[in-house]
Amino acid sequence: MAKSKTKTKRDPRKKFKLPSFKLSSQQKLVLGSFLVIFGLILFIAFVSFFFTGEADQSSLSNFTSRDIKTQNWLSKSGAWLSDFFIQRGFGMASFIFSGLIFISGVYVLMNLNKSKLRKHWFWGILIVIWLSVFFGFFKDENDILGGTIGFEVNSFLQDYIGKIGTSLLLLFGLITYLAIRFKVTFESFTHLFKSAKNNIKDEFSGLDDENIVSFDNNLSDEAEAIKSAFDLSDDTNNASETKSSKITPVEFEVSTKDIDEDLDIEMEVEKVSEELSEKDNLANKLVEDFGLFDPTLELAKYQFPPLDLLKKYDSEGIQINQEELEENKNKIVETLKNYSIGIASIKATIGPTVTLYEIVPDAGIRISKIKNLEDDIALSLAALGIRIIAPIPGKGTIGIEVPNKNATIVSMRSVIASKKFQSSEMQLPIALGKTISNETFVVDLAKMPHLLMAGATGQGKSVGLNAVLTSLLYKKHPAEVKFILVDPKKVELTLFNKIERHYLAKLPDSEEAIITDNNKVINTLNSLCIEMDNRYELLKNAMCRNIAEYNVKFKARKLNPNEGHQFLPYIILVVDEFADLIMTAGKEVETPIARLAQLARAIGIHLIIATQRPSVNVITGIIKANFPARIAFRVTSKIDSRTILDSSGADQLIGRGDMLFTQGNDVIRVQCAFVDTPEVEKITEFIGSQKAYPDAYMLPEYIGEESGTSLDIDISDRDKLFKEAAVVIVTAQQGSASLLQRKLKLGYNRAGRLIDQLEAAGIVGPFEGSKARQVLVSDLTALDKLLEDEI
Ligand SMILES: Nc1ncnc2c1ncn2[C@@H]1O[C@H](COP(=O)(O)OP(=O)(O)OP(=O)(O)O)[C@@H](O)[C@H]1O
Repeated sequence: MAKSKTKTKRDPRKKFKLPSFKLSSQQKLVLGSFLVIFGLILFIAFVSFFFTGEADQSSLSNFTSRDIKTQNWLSKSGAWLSDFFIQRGFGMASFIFSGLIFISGVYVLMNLNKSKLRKHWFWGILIVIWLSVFFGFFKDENDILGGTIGFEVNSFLQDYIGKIGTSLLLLFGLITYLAIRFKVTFESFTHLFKSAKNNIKDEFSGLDDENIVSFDNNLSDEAEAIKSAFDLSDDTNNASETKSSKITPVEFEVSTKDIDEDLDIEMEVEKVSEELSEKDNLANKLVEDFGLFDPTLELAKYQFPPLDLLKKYDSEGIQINQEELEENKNKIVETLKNYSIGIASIKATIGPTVTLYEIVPDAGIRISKIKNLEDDIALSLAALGIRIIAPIPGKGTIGIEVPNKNATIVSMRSVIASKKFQSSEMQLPIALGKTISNETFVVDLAKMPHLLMAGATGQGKSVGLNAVLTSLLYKKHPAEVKFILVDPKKVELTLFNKIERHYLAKLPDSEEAIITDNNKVINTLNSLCIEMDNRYELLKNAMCRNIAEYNVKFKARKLNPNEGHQFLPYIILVVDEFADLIMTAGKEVETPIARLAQLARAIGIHLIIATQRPSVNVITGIIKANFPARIAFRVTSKIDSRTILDSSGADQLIGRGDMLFTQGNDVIRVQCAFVDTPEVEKITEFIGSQKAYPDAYMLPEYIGEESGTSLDIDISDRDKLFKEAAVVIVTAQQGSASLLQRKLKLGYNRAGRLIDQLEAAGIVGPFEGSKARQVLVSDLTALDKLLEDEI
């Protein structure tokens, strides 16, 4: 966590620092191999001791003399070491020491977890002591099994608690060890005993038939599995273990009884031929032959924009101004003191634009009292944009956010380059900026699932939108995401024109991919509704719950493209000035937006709408209800803040990308990442200069209301191609404008008009949303008759 903490008061007690024993890699290699070799030496010396120990006894007293020879395989040192460890030490148990030293070497060499090693040593030493005492118990004189220590401890114990006491103490030691180390319980003992009894019973049940014997073996395998499952539960849960061990024997008895009964009946087992469902098989074969479907293959050489296209700022990185911090702290403490509010502690967290002072008031102070002092604190600090969060959710402190005198720019580059963004596995990750604790703030648009952005003019909305779009361009391939950009201001998003054939989606008849005309917005929104219905149909047929599942299935070649299935990219609709749209088109826009917002989340259509005017007639209840994720830039009044966030706070922001983000409950203050127009231009140029799809992503055609559902079309006003169009439609028995466009080579508008005229003439039925219109005339003869009757 990139948190920079500064204590305003220094702790007078200087902490004593332990010298650190960090070894370099070379030192580790030396120490590790020393320990491994030493462990081996001990082991060899100990083994040799059993053969040569007696012979070497006499030579040990003259250990230093070179003339005296020893027989130990490791000569004098081997004889001495084994005498020291085995004879005078712990006896046989000393082998454990050689093992412990050996594995210590391995741990050092491989840099393994040291706490595990400590555990090995702890238990190892205990076992050494126990074994030594245990062996010593059976010997009346000092013997190499228990060593001197085993013998001495034994005689000490036996003097005080006698032989019986010592043996019971040894048993207690063993039980304690098993209970703690292997989590053995009393029930597992009894259970083990019972299942052993059952196994013996099975063995004596005398099964002759070979087949049945193997059948029974399978069963005992099964029983073994059940047994081990119970053993496992013994380890973890004491409560459940009592239950399970009680049930087990009953289950075993029932199953063996069943088999006993079945033994007399001859059973012929018919071999069942395995049947694979054809679809599965085919899909697997397809994947085997062609691999998983790769949607990015068409633009396989596509290069994601490099980080260098984004600007680096000199003033990046938080600079701590100790004086400013001290000054602000003193002012806060003084102001609160003036209102007789004492402070127990205060802590500062410095963010890019604001510093958060977290205070813990003295016991008994009312929180509302501090909250009411917002204006007084602002006055004493002579600063705008002071926000009091009382209490900070989940922390039990009160936060006072004070703007820094010199705000630091959060560059788009720094957030895009952050590990958090780069390694994010989100479906639609967006790096919005940095939080007050200077952490990169990344959110998933797919989870939001729609985003509402509001703020007064000039506070950073357009930059925010660009940050969202840039994030997605850096992370998503053109095959995976498509944007529909609505820009009534006509200037903000024009730069994205360059990536039309990579990333944009548009209506079939429109020339410009970026929509600036409000009438076209209505058509686009309705077309998006049709796309939504179509996608739901596809998902239903594929039996998938959401787009992610659907795409996984499609990639695994389990969906047939001939049945209309295709890889579905996410579609993101961005509206830059929503207020303008609502003012001019009202309900016509609000209805499809609300419909999309309610239903589109599962099928990968997400909306981002931004507005300058966060009044209730723009952000209506129905829109608010469907946009739980909201961003508020600075607004001018508390009411506006409430309209956006359902709470005040946005009116106390300081502008220039300072924003509040909420996704339902918590409100998080974030400094929006700054991406300038030249940077966006460079990115779009970089993408635009690469190989693209032949056209933008085509949305389904939508015939608008204005193209007339009124049926009083004058016969004399009919298009010259009316008759040909009627013939095409009746022959194909399909009432769609796109069919006319293709067959008669018409523009979209003319084809739309012709369809209206055909409807008026009773040849096709009314508009039915995503479906083609019904053709009401069955054949050409009927059509001729109908047209003759008209004249
Ligand atoms: N995140 C940011 N960091 C630093 N400065 C910013 C940031 N966002 C915006 N600004 C500054 O504020 C100015 C206005 O931002 P922007 O154009 O995004 O405002 P806006 O809300 O879209 O305004 P309008 O609604 O009038 O289009 C920018 O030119 C820039 O100087």
